[in-house]
Amino acid sequence: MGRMGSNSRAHSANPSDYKLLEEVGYGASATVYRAIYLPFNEVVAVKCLDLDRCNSNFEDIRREAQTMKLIDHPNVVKAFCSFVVERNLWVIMPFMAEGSCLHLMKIAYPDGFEESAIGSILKETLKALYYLHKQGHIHRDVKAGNILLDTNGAVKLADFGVSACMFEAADRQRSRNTFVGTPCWMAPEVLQPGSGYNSKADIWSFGITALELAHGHAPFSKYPPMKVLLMTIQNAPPGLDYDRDRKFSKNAKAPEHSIKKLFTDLPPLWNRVKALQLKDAAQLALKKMPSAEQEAMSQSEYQRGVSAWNFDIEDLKAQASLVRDDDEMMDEDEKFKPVVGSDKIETSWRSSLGKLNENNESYWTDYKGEINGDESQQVECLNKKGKDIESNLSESAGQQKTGWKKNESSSEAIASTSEKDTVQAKPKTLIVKSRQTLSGPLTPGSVLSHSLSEKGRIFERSVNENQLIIDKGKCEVRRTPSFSGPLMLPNRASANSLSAPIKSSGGFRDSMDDKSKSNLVQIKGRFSVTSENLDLVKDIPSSSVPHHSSQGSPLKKSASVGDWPATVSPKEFNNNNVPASLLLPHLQNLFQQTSVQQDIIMNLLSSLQPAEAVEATQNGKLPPLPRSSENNGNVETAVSERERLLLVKVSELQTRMNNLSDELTAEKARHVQSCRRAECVLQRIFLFAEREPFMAADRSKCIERIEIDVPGSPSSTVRNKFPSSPLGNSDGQYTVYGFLRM
Ligand SMILES: Nc1ncnc2c1ncn2[C@@H]1O[C@H](COP(=O)(O)OP(=O)(O)OP(=O)(O)O)[C@@H](O)[C@H]1O
Repeated sequence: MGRMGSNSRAHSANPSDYKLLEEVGYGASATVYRAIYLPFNEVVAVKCLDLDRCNSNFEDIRREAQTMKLIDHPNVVKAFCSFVVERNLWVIMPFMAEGSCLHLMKIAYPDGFEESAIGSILKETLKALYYLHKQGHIHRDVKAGNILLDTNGAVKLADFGVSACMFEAADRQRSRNTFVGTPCWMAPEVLQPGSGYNSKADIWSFGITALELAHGHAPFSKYPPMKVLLMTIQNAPPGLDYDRDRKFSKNAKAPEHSIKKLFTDLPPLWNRVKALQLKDAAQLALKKMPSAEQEAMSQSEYQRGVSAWNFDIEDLKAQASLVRDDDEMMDEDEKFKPVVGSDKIETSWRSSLGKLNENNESYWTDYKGEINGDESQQVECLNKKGKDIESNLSESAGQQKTGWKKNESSSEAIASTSEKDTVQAKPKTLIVKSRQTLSGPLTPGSVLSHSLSEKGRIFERSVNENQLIIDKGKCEVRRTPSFSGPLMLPNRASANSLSAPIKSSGGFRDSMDDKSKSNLVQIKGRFSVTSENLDLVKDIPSSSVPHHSSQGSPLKKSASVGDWPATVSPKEFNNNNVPASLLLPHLQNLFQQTSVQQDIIMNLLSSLQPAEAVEATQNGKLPPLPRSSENNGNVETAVSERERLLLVKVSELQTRMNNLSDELTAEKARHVQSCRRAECVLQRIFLFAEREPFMAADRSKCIERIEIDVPGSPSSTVRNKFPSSPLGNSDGQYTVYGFLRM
């Protein structure tokens, strides 16, 4: 230690000769102050290295001092002298009043300098490197943070904190886990333990520095060190690949004054540094803790230019394998896709990994999406269905709504189970629910005898319910294919009607309010019979009510019977003495209403003509739809026949649908299985790739054939290429092939 350099004006090693002023910079292990060397009244920079924080041992520091002593070049910051002050090493240097290029960019040029300035800076830096290399040194920490600018536009390469004599490289190589430098700027070969490197590593860093000056940050600088490390090894060397980089010309013009232009309007360096510190602190405070920590780590590594990294490479690899290679890498670094090494090699090792990983992810994303999609679709469908039905029933009272709500919740419960279970369990539950909700108890004793058509209608209801269930499976809400349709009764029976109320719109389900539903014992087509009706019906003396044939009974159809005389309650029908004069008008009324309703039904049947019915009619499978009221006598029979055939058709369709849904389920299960198998394979490759990339750098250890056994997988051998991994090594690129046995 002590005086260095060949300056005639030697600087003393006495700390009291130096008056420390403002802090003008800080690194991994040092803080730099502007200072006055009192004897000469000269402004100098004092770099105070905290020996406790320093990774280097005393021997390294001594070596640094020796190195610095040898330096004498206008583009290299030399040290006047160095000495130990308590636990610090003070290095006295010329003060570079405009600080580092990094600081300048951070304060005023976040997107990088203009081309002419970059050209000038690089040219001067290259001179420094040329000099150092000629002297047998490797700088090993070339970056914007170590390129210092003076007010007169001078450019000097600084910081030999990590520089080492080229001739000591062999010693360094021996210490396997020791890396020196900052990952973003480190050449791939420097990252390879035991692979050795030379002055060309500085050229790599120089190239990275050029990009840093052009963009305001180094490539990959936003990633954590481990990731940078992997990307540096696996990716193609970065370049000016952005669209915005087109602004850079190929032949750099280098007007000297361009550098001065950079800082003419800026405040003094120390104020800038202070502002930067405040800005950093404010940014950190704004961010959430985890990312703030990351940012702090990354920034401090970036800004300080980690001087001495002691890599535990195994640990790094392990950690790196945990780093998710997600899409974020694609954003900035998409531009740095590997260079195609030869025409036979389609993509790079890194790209293969990326693809594998992406595939891997997408497999699972698709798979999950599919499952989730199905589930959510089902839930949505069920909910929608429930809601649709709910809205269909919206005119009914809240009690019924509750019934459908229950259905919804049961649907949700189903949807939360596995897909298969959902598919299977859903209809069952819904069958139970819909029957519970819509049918009510059907006791043979309480059900009136049915005509053929009535039976058909009951069957229709049952099929309709089944159809409803199928519809749920298909996730579409359809109206039941009933012949009923909206019933627009112009003249409704009075409120005193004995029958269940007939709604003026919607299907038969719509026509049931809660009360009628709760008492429902039978639904006949569009009409319902409730226990309440039955009570009334039972109360009507058989002698008082004319017994029609089963086909024609208005009561069986719950037809409205018009206004009963206010003075006569239905109970009075128990009384055999009801005068015929009183009863007859009502019976006539009832008869008329029934006729009207029959007409309406027939009109509706004619007007509806479902596609199937038409088609079937055309195919000759169904009897032609009666269109005229003249053949009313045969209409009901014909309609029943049509209904029957249609129902048969519907049930055929239902069976086909069931079969198809079974096939679909099986297909899905197969798909899931193959996804899992593929995922297993990809995982193996990914893990392998994470573990092995370092070996690829060494030609002697180049992996030419990789076989991965995947238990339980088919025996066919599929050749997978893992193309070249451009390592930025002057020796060229290496090709790594992998063979994957699937
Ligand atoms: N001679 C100087 N004149 C003005 N500023 C300087 C001088 N030397 C260093 N600095 C400023 O101090 C900062 C840190 O200095 P330096 O890089 O030497 O510290 P370090 O701890 O060795 O950093 P690194 O992490 O790169 O090893 C520089 O980026 C620069 O901004």
